Amino acid sequence: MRLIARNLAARRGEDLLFSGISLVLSKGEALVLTGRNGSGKSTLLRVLAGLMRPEMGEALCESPGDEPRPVREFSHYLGHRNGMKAELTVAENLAFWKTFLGDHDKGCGIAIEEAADRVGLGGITHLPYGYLSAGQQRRFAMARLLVAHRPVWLLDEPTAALDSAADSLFSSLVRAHLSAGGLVVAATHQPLGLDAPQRLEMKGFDHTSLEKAF
Ligand SMILES: Nc1ncnc2c1ncn2[C@@H]1O[C@H](COP(=O)(O)OP(=O)(O)OP(=O)(O)O)[C@@H](O)[C@H]1O
Repeated sequence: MRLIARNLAARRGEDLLFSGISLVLSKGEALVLTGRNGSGKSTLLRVLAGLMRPEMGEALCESPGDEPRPVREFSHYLGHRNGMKAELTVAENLAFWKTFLGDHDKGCGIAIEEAADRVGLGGITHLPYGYLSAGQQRRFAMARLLVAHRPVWLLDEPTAALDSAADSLFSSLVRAHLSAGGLVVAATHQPLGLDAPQRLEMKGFDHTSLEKAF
């Protein structure tokens, strides 16, 4: 499978935030988005995830013998928010995502307890999600990536506010996903332990001339 984005542009408010972004990612490859705050990393991820309509261009996944389909049909999106209900137990939250997202591309998600073990939190999935610490909540948000198989992981600052143990645990999950032929696009300031990922530096609105006027 390949992820192909052609000539993507996105608008925020009145202005184009970026334009002319094209990229190709093949199985096992990662792209790291860099750039200062407000430069457009989250916006590009949201466009790839199908949460925002691009102003121009398209982002598709291509598999041999199949029609290209939108990236959103093949992707997990882990944004700044965890996407879990505080009142439901961890198991209920993960069961919802497992059913809602389903498996794609002939892969198979793992069982909920196994995913909890993989993020270092086995045995507490009966607790309401809202009872957990911020770091534990983030770890279970990561477990969502494991309970439903999706080949493309779109990650927005996945390890922000995590301790170093959770940081390296998540890096190993990402590396395992890539080794199994997955694709990753991540906005992150952490290295994630990736070997030579592609890099794209987002530049944001060009307000230079505006700033000079003041
Ligand atoms: N709904 C919106 N309407 C108008 N402008 C917006 C909206 N959402 C974001 N923006 C602007 O778009 C720009 C890019 O935001 P974005 O969140 O994509 O940046 P980022 O690179 O992910 O930033 P950070 O590193 O702080 O997370 C910012 O200038 C932001 O103020």
